[in-house]
Amino acid sequence: MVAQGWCSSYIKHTRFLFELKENDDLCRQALTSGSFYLFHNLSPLVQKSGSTYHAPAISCSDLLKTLSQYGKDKSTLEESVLLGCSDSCTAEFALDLGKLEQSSLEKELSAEFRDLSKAIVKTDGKNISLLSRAQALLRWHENNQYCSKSGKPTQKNVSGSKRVCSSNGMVYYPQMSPVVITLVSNGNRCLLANQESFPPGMYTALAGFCEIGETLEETVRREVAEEVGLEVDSLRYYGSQHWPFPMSSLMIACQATVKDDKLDINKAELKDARWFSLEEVIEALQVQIMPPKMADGTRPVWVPPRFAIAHYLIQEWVQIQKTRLEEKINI
Ligand SMILES: NC(=O)c1ccc[n+]([C@@H]2O[C@H](COP(=O)([O-])OP(=O)(O)OC[C@H]3O[C@@H](n4cnc5c(N)ncnc54)[C@H](O)[C@@H]3O)[C@@H](O)[C@H]2O)c1
Ligand SMILES: [Mg+2]
Repeated sequence: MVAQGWCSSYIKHTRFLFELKENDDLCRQALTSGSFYLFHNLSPLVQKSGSTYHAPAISCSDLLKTLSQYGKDKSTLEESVLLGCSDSCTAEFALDLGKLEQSSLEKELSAEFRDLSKAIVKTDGKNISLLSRAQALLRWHENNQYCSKSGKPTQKNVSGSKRVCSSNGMVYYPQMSPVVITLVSNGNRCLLANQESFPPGMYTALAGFCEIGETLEETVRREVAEEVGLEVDSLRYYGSQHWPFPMSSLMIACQATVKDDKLDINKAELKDARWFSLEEVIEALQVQIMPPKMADGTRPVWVPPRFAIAHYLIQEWVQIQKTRLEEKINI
């Protein structure tokens, strides 16, 4: 049994959450003293402060007061999913109140429900990962209410770490799809691509879903060959990010090099792909997102903003190029 308030270190937090995930009684108890991030049909509740959004954490007592206005009681809390815990080990949950009327809820809570894909641009870093995780978990539960084998309902455990089929006991765990995102470089230039579905003018590194049975390295080689007709020569892992759009993905970012740089663009996948010099990439990193059209009717090239791992992957490439140039000058 874990008492609240005693844990402060990362390991203690992790052990606390581990118990909550699997122990229904303990998690039920944590609900009554927890804090809640609210959603309405998968749109998070946010408050505007200046030009940024902040997701308010609602205390259990405030939430119960709000729920009582709609004839709901504490049993509604059990529809929540566990997200994590605060420094003082207050359990944090996400709850979707999509069955209640949106505008009256917004009035009651003095905040608005905003589409995450639009709100994310204006949301601060810590809130982005929290809301992404919350939305992905809530969506997974919404989409997995029936067993794919028996067709019978599945039941969520209290924390939401799994669902179990009521008839055959099959256990379902929240899923995400691994996706590689690769910045290809030929030494002096890097390759950025644009898809039909992207906002106008946005270019980014090549991305693609891993296929069953593939290693990460095989996916990178296949995607680069499929999309731009190049053979990867070397590959280095950079970092990863959970990505909630359109479903839950684990973005695995890599830097890759190629020897040959003649592009054969797969038009079924990409609208355009181009080699960019260091100067061009530095310029693109400085362009605001969704820039207005220029005098000639085109838009300046821009890259994904800071909430996307692609941004940091591109920034790292710039940093490496700058360091190389400095080293050359110093020789
Ligand atoms: N966070 C970032 O920095 C960043 C940057 C670029 C792309 N992305 C994301 O990467 C993802 C993949 O990029 P892409 O669209 O070029 O992939 P892709 O090149 O693999 O092409 C998408 C196609 O792959 C197929 N596919 C295979 N497995 C799939 C699965 N599990 N889910 C959905 N489709 C699947 C579908 O036919 C789909 O149309 C996108 O969801 C995009 O939002 C994130
Ligand atoms: Mg792709």
